[in-house]
Amino acid sequence: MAKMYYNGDANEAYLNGKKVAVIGYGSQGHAHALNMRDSGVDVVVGLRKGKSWDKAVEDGLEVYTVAEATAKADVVMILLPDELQPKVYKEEIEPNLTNQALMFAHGFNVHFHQIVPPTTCDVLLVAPKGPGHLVRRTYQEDAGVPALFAIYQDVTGEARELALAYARAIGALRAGALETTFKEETETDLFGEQAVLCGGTTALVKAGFETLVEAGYQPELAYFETLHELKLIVDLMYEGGLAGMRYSISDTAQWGDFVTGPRIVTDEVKKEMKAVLKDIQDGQFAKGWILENQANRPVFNAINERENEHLIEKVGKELRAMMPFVNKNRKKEVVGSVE
Ligand SMILES: NC(=O)C1=CN([C@@H]2O[C@H](COP(=O)(O)OP(=O)(O)OC[C@H]3O[C@@H](n4cnc5c(N)ncnc54)[C@H](OP(=O)(O)O)[C@@H]3O)[C@@H](O)[C@H]2O)C=CC1
Ligand SMILES: CC[C@](O)(C(C)=O)C(=O)O
Ligand SMILES: [Mg+2]
Ligand SMILES: [Mg+2]
Repeated sequence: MAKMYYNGDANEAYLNGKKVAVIGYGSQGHAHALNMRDSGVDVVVGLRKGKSWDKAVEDGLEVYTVAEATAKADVVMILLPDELQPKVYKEEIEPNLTNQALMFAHGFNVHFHQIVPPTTCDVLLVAPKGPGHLVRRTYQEDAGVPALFAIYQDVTGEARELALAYARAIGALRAGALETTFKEETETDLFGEQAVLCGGTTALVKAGFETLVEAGYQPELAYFETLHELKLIVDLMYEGGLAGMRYSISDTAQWGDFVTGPRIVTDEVKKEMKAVLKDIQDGQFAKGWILENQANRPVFNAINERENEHLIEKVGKELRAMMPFVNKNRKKEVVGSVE
């Protein structure tokens, strides 16, 4: 088994007397900043004036412009959207770098050379393997989301110590961290979110929902069957793996799982997964995403609009409104929540 790192493997005191600037206060940014603050770390947030700025102030954090926060800090964690990082880095972070450690939660921009850090800085990543809102929520529940860490440049000889202390401070070492490289983190994260966690899952849910509705079944029933219950099933996998989930379902369902699963995720699907991975490894996916942003996202926006109008969203919104317990956390956490 790979070496896993837990709380006892980190030097808790390493961040004492150091200032950490969290740049961005979105999904990951708010979680890192608040978890570190609650772990006793001296944190400041770097932002532009706007919604996030107001929220961070409301949450009791010290907020500065990106340039000011960078200049003040010993450690700079860049938690801006990937597609905006290169510009903000060039204009506001790089000019204020002396010998701060530069950190990321995803290797995309460094791996694909959209950000080229100076040779004088430690460069590392701590990448939680979960959404930022859950990084915060689990921390508050005395739990955590696991993370990967990787060292790209170690000028001071202290980069690993920093990575582990940082991972501990955001609660990740309660769940465990694994050492990787920027290349491995970037390629596997992109593959996971596209093929399984986000793209694969939403496509599967929609195809199941549409199949039932097109066959004349009630949309509300189809929503419960293909989307709502998925969380309950995945919770069992999270707790006990595939076998743990199969323990709780009926033998009829388990037999259907065994014989029908491979009819849905066929060898063809796996072949396509390999093609998706190759596009990621070759930089084709990165190139498409970078160009899409340079063109102001025409394809992204068109698909997003179409997806938001899907019947599953309309039906789901109505049903969730009748189950306030389902999204009570979301309402508190999400700035400008869709519901
Ligand atoms: N989302 C996740 O859970 C995960 C993300 N990651 C990685 O973490 C990083 C951050 O992603 P994520 O948290 O999703 O990002 P978000 O989209 O949630 O970040 C948005 C934040 O960036 C701020 N921002 C945007 N533009 C600027 C600017 N020009 N100057 C200053 N602040 C700006 C926004 O402020 P404003 O309100 O002013 O717009 C907001 O606070 C990425 O590298 C991502 O790959 C890694 C693991 C999981
Ligand atoms: C699964 C999507 C993710 O990689 C994540 C939450 O880990 C992301 O980039 O948001
Ligand atoms: Mg991820
Ligand atoms: Mg990702």
